[in-house]
Amino acid sequence: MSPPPPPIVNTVNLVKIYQNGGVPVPAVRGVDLQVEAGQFVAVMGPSGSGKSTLVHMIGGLDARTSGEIWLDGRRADTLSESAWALLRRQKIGFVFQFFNLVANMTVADNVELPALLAGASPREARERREYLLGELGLADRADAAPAQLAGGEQQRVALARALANRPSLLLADEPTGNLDSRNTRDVLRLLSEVHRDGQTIIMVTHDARVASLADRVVSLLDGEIVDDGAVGPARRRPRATAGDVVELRG
Ligand SMILES: Nc1ncnc2c1ncn2[C@@H]1O[C@H](COP(=O)(O)OP(=O)(O)OP(=O)(O)O)[C@@H](O)[C@H]1O
Repeated sequence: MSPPPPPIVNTVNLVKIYQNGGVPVPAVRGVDLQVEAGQFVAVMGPSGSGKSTLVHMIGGLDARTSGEIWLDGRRADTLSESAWALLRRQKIGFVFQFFNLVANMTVADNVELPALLAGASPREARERREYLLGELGLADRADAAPAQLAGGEQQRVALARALANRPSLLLADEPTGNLDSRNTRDVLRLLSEVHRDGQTIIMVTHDARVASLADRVVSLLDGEIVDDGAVGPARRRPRATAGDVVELRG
């Protein structure tokens, strides 16, 4: 029998200590996290517990202090910056608070570009873009420039762009943070849909409703994983044992 595929993400004793004017600030303190292909993991925890730092390190946007990061069975944290950038472009989609849309390109081009860079044909890239913008209620904004969009619209375009090349891994940091309830619904519907199609997702969220879509909730406290549990349909009822972490809204 062939061995099981490696996890999409595997962190081993991952540590991040920021230096703040010479004072060490431990943000992530020895995280071991394995995420299997196709899983949807919500990362929760109070403000300052290290959620963003963890997800940034997994995406190579923040350097680790120590520990290991493996992506798809390949050691990633020891790669050169350019090799890491290439791996990122091929495998990871990001939705973070800063949207980084290309200002002098239309919305449509912003979304199609990652698919084209990853080798999709122009037609495939266009079809994927039409699907994603349609699902997010942005079909009529395709020809707009990013500067003409409201913040919530830019945020949704960033999600469409992140999904354009069907990355092995979608990393999202509060993807519904600035959205009203209707737009939140559109984003959550799309995330559920791509997850159903096999998309692996790691998503930081403060919102228990958003987390309830995930298969698994990983809770951080002071930079450590303090709870890691399945929230599949069979177990979606809230558990209330003494050891459970209470989610604080930041
Ligand atoms: N660039 C930085 N320099 C110094 N300290 C930092 C830096 N970024 C984060 N920290 C500190 O690291 C810790 C973890 O921060 P992080 O942003 O990862 O937490 P978080 O759980 O994502 O918080 P939030 O929910 O508020 O976004 C905090 O104490 C924070 O102040």
